[in-house]
Amino acid sequence: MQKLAAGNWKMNGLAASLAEIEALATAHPTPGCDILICPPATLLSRVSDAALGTSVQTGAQDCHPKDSGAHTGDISAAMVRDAGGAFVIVGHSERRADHGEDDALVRAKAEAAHDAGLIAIVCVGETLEQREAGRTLEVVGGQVAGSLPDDATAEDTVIAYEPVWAIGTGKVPTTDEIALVHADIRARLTARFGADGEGMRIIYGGSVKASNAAEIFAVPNVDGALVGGASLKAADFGGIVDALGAA
Ligand SMILES: O=C(CO)COP(=O)(O)O
Repeated sequence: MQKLAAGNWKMNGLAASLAEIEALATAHPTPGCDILICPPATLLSRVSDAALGTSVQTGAQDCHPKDSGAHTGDISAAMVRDAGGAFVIVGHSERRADHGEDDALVRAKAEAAHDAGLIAIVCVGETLEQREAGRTLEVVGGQVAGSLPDDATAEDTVIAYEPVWAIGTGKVPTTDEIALVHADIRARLTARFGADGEGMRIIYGGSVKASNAAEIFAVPNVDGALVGGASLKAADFGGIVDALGAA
């Protein structure tokens, strides 16, 4: 399976950040591994232009479920595609928490992404409170069930498991804990989607850095990473890409 090293710049990045794309593309042409940068929407077009003809692909951090219309401040999947994006992240925990997005909305966004020809990266993950209550698999399983369209395929859908408590905290689950959740997601995907479920990439996110990447990528059913803070600088993200290429 083609691995995926995805960078989510979140609300970071100005025109000066374009230099990071050039540095990433020249230093890390890694076959067997897709490299993705999801900049803020303001930069998507320029980042896509800078990445054209390189090993770096681009995507957005969110999209609206509708194609167009009176939705001030939102962008549609068609607009993402038009700006050069090939992927869109949907259901990130920061959007679920800050914008009250539920599984049904996330699923509608994933459907819109597919309709526009984009690959949807559907994010799931438990809070610390849910983990401590022993509810991790139930919560994540429920999000997987509710957030994925019925016709999702291995080609058009990626699952990102991002424990909320590991995001931006420097805290990472043990490799056994990651293995357990990824295996459970895999079992659910295979039960629902058959061969497509076996082929869907499941990537891990939450405080991934060059220094812990190799250990995480050695975990079964970890097919890449969704990286926040460590994706902002090509020097840091390049180390993660290299670790994935070597895994
Ligand atoms: O939320 C994340 C990526 O979407 C993870 O963020 P960090 O890598 O900064 O923990």
